[in-house]
Amino acid sequence: MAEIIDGKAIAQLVRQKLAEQVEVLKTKSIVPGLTVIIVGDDPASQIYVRNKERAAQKVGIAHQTIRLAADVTEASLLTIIKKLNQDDQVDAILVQSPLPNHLNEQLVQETISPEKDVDGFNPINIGKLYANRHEYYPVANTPKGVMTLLMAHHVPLRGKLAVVVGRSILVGKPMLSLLEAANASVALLHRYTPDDLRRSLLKQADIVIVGTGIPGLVVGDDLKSGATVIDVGINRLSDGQLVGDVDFASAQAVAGAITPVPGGVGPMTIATLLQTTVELAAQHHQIELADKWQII
Ligand SMILES: Nc1nc2c(c(=O)[nH]1)N[C@@H](CN(C=O)c1ccc(C(=O)N[C@@H](CCC(=O)O)C(=O)O)cc1)CN2
Repeated sequence: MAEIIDGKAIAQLVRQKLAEQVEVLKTKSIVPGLTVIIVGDDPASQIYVRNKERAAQKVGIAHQTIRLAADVTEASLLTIIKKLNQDDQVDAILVQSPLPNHLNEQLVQETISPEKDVDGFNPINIGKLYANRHEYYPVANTPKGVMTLLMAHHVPLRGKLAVVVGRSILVGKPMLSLLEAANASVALLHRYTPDDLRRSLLKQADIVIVGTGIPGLVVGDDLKSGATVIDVGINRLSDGQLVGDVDFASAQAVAGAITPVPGGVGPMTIATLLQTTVELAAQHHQIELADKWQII
């Protein structure tokens, strides 16, 4: 039976460490500042944004949420972002995704200053990650949080085969770069990967990371015995149940370690957002934080 990778517990450790780092910054009169913009009233996004507010408050980050109507114009949104780019109290800017269809998400992402781009979605930061640049820059928080989970569980990566299912900018693409930078061999699968190739790669994978939004896409029979399985999916079923992209019961019987949903990657996304906010604040004030990348 697989060991459970407890994202809630590891997120708690990350937040404790951050609270200490924020205390140190405050002795230098630096208070990390995070601004979250939410457009419209998507119920799940409202919950995530409220959870971000609470979590930021607990570790001592100065937090503000800007709530905009669903029909806000693109020009107004971009003007707000440009003002925040100029505001010295704001170290980190996040625009909650998804946005209403009339707003160009790519334009929004590239308008956020790369130095305040706490999501790591600005093309400059994506490029730095892809190029594996040896300098500090923000990286998407879900895959960055997955790396913390893997490190916390001492999962070996060098020379191992990692299979990432899903190629989103939020998860799959940055995950590929982070795993490759950690010297894993990485295969990125998507909807056009032929079934037999998908099965063959999954069966050989030492690490499997799934983020597709398709409940139960990966089952125990797909996996190599002892594999580490990270489920990034969050799917609400019609009966209200929250499940991932991996069929937990069958996968748990084969895997060596596995994240649950809920309580796996989700809590790490928010803890890592706070981590990146603190890192950006330190970067803006040219202060070296201890344990910058390897926070645990
Ligand atoms: N600009 C961004 N937008 C979105 C991101 C992001 O990283 N940046 N990620 C997701 C939503 N998200 C944070 O924004 C997020 C999703 C889920 C969780 C979480 O803790 N999930 C819990 C379950 C919660 C529930 O009951 O619904 C879990 O998995 O245990 C945190 C953050 C999309 N948008």
